[in-house]
Amino acid sequence: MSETQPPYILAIDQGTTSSRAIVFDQSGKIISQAQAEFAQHYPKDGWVEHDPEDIWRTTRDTAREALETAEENGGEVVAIGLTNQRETTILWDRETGKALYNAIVWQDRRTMDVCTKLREEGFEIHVTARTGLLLDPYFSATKAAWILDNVDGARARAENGEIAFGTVDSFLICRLTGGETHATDATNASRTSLYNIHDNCWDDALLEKFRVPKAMLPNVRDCSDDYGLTDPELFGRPIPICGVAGDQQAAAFGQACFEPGDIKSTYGTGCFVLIHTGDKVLHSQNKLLSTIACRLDGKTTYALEGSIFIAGAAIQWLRDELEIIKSADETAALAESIENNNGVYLVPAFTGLGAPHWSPSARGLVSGLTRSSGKAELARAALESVVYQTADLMNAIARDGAETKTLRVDGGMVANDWTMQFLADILNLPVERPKILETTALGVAYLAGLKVGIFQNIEEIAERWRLDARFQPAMSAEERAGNLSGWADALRRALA
Ligand SMILES: Nc1ncnc2c1ncn2[C@@H]1O[C@H](COP(=O)(O)OP(=O)(O)O)[C@@H](O)[C@H]1O
Ligand SMILES: O=P(O)(O)OC[C@H](O)CO
Repeated sequence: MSETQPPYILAIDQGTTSSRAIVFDQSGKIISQAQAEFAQHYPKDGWVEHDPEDIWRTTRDTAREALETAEENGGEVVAIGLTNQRETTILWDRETGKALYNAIVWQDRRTMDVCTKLREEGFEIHVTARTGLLLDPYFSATKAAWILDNVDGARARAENGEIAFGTVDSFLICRLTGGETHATDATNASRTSLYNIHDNCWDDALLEKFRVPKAMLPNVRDCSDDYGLTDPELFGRPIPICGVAGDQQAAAFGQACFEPGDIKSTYGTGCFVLIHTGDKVLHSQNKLLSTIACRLDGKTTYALEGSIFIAGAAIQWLRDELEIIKSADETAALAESIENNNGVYLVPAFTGLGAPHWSPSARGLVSGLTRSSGKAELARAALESVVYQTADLMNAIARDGAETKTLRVDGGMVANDWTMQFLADILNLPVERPKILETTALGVAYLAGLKVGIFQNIEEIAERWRLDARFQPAMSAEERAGNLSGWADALRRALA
């Protein structure tokens, strides 16, 4: 670290629809940022893929751009944190670094039948006991097995140690370090369905049942740890990668959810609610997931998670498929332009439904259309659907016995004031939006900064959290009940 230049941290946030790089200074202030969207591929109904080279190219280019812009201001990037869309699965050739097949994205449902069969054999109980997860195509294990079974020669080569498996973090760490490091962190490992979250190790019984060879797996490290140095050719010098976490866990860290009961909800492509449960694994009775929140200095903390597959993606659908808006920002004014939803509901089960329903075969629907329904109703229904899905999760959390006093929110969608007010109204709970909405990137910058001594401890990080806006519930109980009952009707139909 130079004596004169202020130390910066580069946070790489590889998300479902875009790759982002943000440089923070030691006070947590954003110095520079770059972002690039990339193509989504839908080869069949329920399939979602990314080209790993798109993931790599956008990550590398945005990281370079943010780093160069930041350093023009005089500081020096001394550490890199990496956070990522979770569960998305890539298999690559250890020798060439080339992927065997496209990345199979977390939203992809192609392994639904495998999951159903394993459930019928009574295997789900073992999966849940060891991993905290459910048997669903969402998680990595069945996706990895699918690639091994569908790419010629892949299984034999994997058993022979020639093939590497990874979630997006592992793939990028490998590329960033010029092939030197094949590692993941405990939070990403906990989303594969192959990792025992009690014993903190890959689970042999699960590997055997899911038919995933152990020789493919990455080494699992702490979230604040040594992941190697970047290839000097990438950024002109080697820089240590020393913070890694799945994006939802990173967001919880950035929101300073460190104590049991602390809760956050992130609204990006999907929506993910995490409630911290301390050093205990709590098993939900209401189909929430138990997952690793963080691992620091070998000490694991846990969370309960509710995962919604489509949140901001419903807004992208209005923009890209229906083409009724040009930009996501237009939706707030459209929603506000009508007094109520006029009975129109959207259930965005485009890739099935996640928590608390876990129905991979459910499909989306719009109900209550009349001749006067127009784009205002559709935009409002899309925004409302995100809120109702959160309400279903919060009910499940309450039934599991957790008491919630406020909800901290983040992610691209929370810039939408109308939606945040509607969220507070429907949940009947204050909703708090922090000043820095990029809490995912901030969280992993904190993790990297802890490792290099820029931040000393989590207490210091908790003190840095700043409120931007608090949305107080203002809707009458009657109106809330009316809205929720309309949603329940629409949901029943989508599930049927
Ligand atoms: N003002 C807005 N109103 C509603 N949705 C928005 C708004 N701005 C962004 N979004 C949605 O938020 C998502 C982007 O959030 P982001 O946190 O960047 O997602 P991800 O990390 O999943 O790529 C997009 O799906 C977009 O449609
Ligand atoms: O890319 P995001 O931000 O929608 O997050 C994706 C999640 O990590 C999937 O579990």
